[in-house]
Amino acid sequence: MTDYRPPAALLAKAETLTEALPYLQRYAGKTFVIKYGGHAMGDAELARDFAEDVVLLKAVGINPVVVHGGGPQIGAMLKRLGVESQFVGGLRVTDAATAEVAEMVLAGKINKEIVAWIDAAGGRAIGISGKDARLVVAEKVQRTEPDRNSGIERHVDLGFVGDPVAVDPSILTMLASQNVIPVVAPVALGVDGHTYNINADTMAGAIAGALGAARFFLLTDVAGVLDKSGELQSDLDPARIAELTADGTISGGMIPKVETCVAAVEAGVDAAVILDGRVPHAMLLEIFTRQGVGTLVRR
Ligand SMILES: Nc1ncnc2c1ncn2[C@@H]1O[C@H](COP(=O)(O)OP(=O)(O)O)[C@@H](O)[C@H]1O
Ligand SMILES: CC(=O)N[C@@H](CCC(=O)OP(=O)(O)O)C(=O)O
Repeated sequence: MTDYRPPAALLAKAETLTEALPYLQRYAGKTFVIKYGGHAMGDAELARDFAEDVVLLKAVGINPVVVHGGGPQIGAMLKRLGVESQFVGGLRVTDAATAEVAEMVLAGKINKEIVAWIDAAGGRAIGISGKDARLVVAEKVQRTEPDRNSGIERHVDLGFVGDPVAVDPSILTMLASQNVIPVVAPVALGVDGHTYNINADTMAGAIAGALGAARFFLLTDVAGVLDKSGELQSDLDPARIAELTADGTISGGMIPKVETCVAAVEAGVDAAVILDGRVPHAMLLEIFTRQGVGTLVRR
């Protein structure tokens, strides 16, 4: 028998791995949908960490599907082109020119950047949009907003902003079975043949629901859902979310995020988690350790 005892720091690494064991066993073979927000794409180092996490999930037998945003990047490109952009309830009002720019930035630039990061981390990725293999078919979003003076709900025309009305996830399962990580841009064809810009949270939630994902992660630039005093809400159900939205605690870009979490868990996703993408390896910490981070949404 040897009396060699590894240094504490080395033993701690072994403990980290054994702490992960029950999660590795629980999640092998399951599908995780990961929404990677434009704000979470921060710097190159964070992007590298994110890609490593995704490749690690694949390596341990989980099937990650990445759905990305790019709101700030679309905004920057529109600014360069001198095009004004407006948001209603967290959605970008999208005329034909804006839809064209959104598709170029999302499906052209950002999609392939993420593919390249995954490649650099040793994974194989294929970038597609909702248009490919009819993954998603969209319909024009119908929205109402209270009129500023009378308070009466009025229809607002958001242009080419789509809601996913049909999702055929077979292309995603096919890619996953070939050891490929799908990376999806939130653009789709409408039933009318037009190109629609879809909020990336909404797109990701629809895909998570159609795949019956075990987990749905939304990586953003806040710790999770915060209450009025800035406290992180670590556990929320649809009823509490409705209260926080009605009293204005949840606003702007957080609205489509929580709406999509509720829709996903109601469609059969086990749990949705809103996470801080600015934290290095936020996903690994959430999945493989006992302490969750972020806001967990369950039914
Ligand atoms: N209750 C809330 N808790 C946390 N963030 C909120 C809340 N209400 C509104 N927000 C806003 O939502 C933003 C996240 O949405 P968004 O900017 O669309 O991110 P992403 O680009 O990651 O999709 C936060 O940065 C914050 O400004
Ligand atoms: C209709 C609509 O709002 N589409 C979004 C699509 C990108 C997106 O959602 O990106 P984030 O996740 O980074 O915010 C937009 O044009 O900004």
